[in-house]
Amino acid sequence: MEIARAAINGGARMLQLRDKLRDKGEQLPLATVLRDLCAANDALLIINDHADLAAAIGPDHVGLHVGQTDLPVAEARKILAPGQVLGRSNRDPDLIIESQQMGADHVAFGAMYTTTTKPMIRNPQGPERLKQARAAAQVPLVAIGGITAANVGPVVEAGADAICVTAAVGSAPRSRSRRRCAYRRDSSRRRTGLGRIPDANPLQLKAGGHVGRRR
Ligand SMILES: Cc1ncc(COP(=O)(O)OP(=O)(O)O)c(N)n1
Ligand SMILES: Cc1ncsc1CCOP(=O)(O)O
Repeated sequence: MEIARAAINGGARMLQLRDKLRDKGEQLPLATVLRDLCAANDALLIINDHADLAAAIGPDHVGLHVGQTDLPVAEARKILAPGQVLGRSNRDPDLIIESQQMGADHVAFGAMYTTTTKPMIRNPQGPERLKQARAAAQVPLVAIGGITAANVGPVVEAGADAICVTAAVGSAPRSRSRRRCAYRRDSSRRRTGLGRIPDANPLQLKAGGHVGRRR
């Protein structure tokens, strides 16, 4: 919670609970207090993987993130309340198009750079591949993976609407309270919870905001 509060106080507009270890009932208390933190700050809590948990603590200020092998968008939406934000992971521009056709509110692309937060099964995408993703994306595009204050610039230049970071925020010195986990680039493409992210200078990214345990 200390990291989550610091991220919100630093300007992050979205937090994600990604807990690969605990059962959902065990995640529920933390999810609930994170939701309340987000609600009090007009931010959005994204639950990773678990549509039922996102529905249970939603709908207000709670969304869902699914990967390629999680519930498809249509099936997840049967569990969510109408209007709950739903994002989907993609490793290829073609998959971004597919995610959009499925009805994802925003699309994630990564890993941008090498990360130790999650095992890497392919080379980092890098900013050039992100430009291809940008060309495919018609909904907000979230860049993820290995992003830090030092390397976020090319990611933003390549067209990311938002930045999602884990290690950079989790390992940042506690004295640095200005943390951001999301960055909005262009208000013209907003139609989801990302639309509530205020413009932010990516260079103010002291660390990102990701809540939960590392795999
Ligand atoms: C914003 C964002 N992008 C990508 C991911 C990764 O999701 P997924 O592919 O489902 O992998 P796991 O997180 O489940 O390991 C994400 N969580 N958030
Ligand atoms: C969950 C996930 N999906 C792709 S990269 C990643 C981890 C990103 O974490 P970090 O910001 O620590 O590199």
